[in-house]
Amino acid sequence: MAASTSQHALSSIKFWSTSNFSLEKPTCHVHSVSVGRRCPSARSLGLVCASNSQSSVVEPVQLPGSPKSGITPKKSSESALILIRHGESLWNEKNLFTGCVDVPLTPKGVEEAIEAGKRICNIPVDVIYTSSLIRAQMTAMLAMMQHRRKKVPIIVHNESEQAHKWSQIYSEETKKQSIPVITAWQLNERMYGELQGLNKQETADRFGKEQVHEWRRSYDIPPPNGESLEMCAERAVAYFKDQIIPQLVAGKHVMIAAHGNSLRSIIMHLDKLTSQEVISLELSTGIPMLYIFKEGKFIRRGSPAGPSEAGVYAYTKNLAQYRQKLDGMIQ
Ligand SMILES: O=C(O)[C@H](O)COP(=O)(O)O
Repeated sequence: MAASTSQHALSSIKFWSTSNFSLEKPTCHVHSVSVGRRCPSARSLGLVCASNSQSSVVEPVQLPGSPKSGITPKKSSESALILIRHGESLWNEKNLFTGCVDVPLTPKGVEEAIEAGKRICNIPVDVIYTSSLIRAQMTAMLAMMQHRRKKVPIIVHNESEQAHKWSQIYSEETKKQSIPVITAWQLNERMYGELQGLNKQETADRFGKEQVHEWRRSYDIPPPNGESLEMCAERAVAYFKDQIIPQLVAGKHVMIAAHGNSLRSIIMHLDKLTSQEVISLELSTGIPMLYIFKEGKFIRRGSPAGPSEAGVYAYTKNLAQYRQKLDGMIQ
């Protein structure tokens, strides 16, 4: 069921295919390193305190082609991959374990999402993936409202044939001015089991700080009746490989709005973090992180501090050109 829904989703993206924007050779590499507050590991630098805008030195992940998709990688093309954890939710504010409980953003979370949108407003986006939870969807939509290209993000409804049929768009021109938003439960926050709804501080007082830290940050120890990061990775990383990598291989620019732990598992995969290193990986709410996908490799670019930050745009001539094109359209 999930697989066929995903296939539907993929075919609608092909159908919706928008820009063929292709990025060229990098013009320079930035080798400054952003230092996170809590993570001493060089491999997770720039991710802990993701508000730091500097790019990081990262050994690119070597990926095979995409045998399943049958898509031939475009040698000269580069794609942008933006990852963003949702803005602050009402339960983040109350310090409650949330997991798969579907809680909306706070006004501060709304602001964070808008701010994130401003930071990526010059970076191309052809398709958006979000979890099935409202906090990630709100974040994606609010962020895209800030994008200078002004395309309309539209949620793809493939949950039933009728939903698919009833949400069709009958103008090719309108489709070109839209960005498909694919929602996938596989990108949901880890299921926090019997911790969902409990106060994090009170839980630490009751079970001990170490135990709670182990539940929250270890790779393979699940919280009571919940998912470990490893279990969360089994569905989130599988979805990323099956559905999202083929888009990048095809030259599409992708944004993923998801959650602390589903994104930790994806970053662990991209940056080849060990199960020890991932313990220190913390993601702030509402901070976008940029990767460039080129010739099967992911290159981490850190977090753009602002729409015109040189560090991000200096990297590829075509990111800069895309921005110039937007400047031209807006004048
Ligand atoms: O689900 C939650 O409670 C949070 O979104 C993430 O919680 P964590 O910081 O304990 O992983």
